[in-house]
Amino acid sequence: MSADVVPEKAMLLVDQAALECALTRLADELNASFNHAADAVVVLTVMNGAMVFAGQLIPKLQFPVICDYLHATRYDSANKTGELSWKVRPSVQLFGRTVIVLDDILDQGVTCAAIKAFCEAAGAAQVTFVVMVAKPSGCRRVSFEADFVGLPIPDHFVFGMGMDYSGLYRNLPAIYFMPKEEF
Ligand SMILES: O=P(O)(O)OC[C@H]1O[C@H](OP(=O)(O)OP(=O)(O)O)[C@H](O)[C@@H]1O
Ligand SMILES: Nc1nc2[nH]cnc2c(=O)[nH]1
Repeated sequence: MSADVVPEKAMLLVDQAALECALTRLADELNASFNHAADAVVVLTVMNGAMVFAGQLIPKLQFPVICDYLHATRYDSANKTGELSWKVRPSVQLFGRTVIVLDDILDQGVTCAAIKAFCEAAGAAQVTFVVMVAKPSGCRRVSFEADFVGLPIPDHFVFGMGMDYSGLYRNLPAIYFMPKEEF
């Protein structure tokens, strides 16, 4: 999608070049941490938001991976409560496995904390969270920090690079925000 087609009043927060740099650095960090893993690492992409992030990060990983996904969302037409609703659970066995979870954004922490609890209950040996962007810790509703963060961002509603604004704009190749007074 052309970056010219953004909603009125939206502001650019992270451009495509800065995102590419952040993804390359994240991949370098993950390659350094996981290149000695004895078995293939399970990489779980959190749908929908992380699909673009995962699609760009996974090809940069240089250790054996088993790719799977889960679909959990806090806001959809059937659920306005903000509680996490699971649509699809991972299909690979997590028991005894090293797991990397890829999510697009860490905000209140509810999504990542619930996924961590799920992976641990399923018997994962190690669970590592990698997020493309993270809002400040003061935004958390539950205590959670990611192990690897692409870019810290301020507390704005952001979209693009997989993240939606009213269901749209996930295909923007950069990250934009809506100033609070417009949101
Ligand atoms: O840290 P939190 O406050 O829990 O928010 C983070 C989650 O919010 C978004 O998902 P959302 O539930 O909006 O669904 P989506 O991935 O389909 O956009 C995003 O993709 C993260 O998974
Ligand atoms: N699109 C989008 N989804 C989110 N989920 C939690 N925070 C955000 C945000 O700032 N933007």
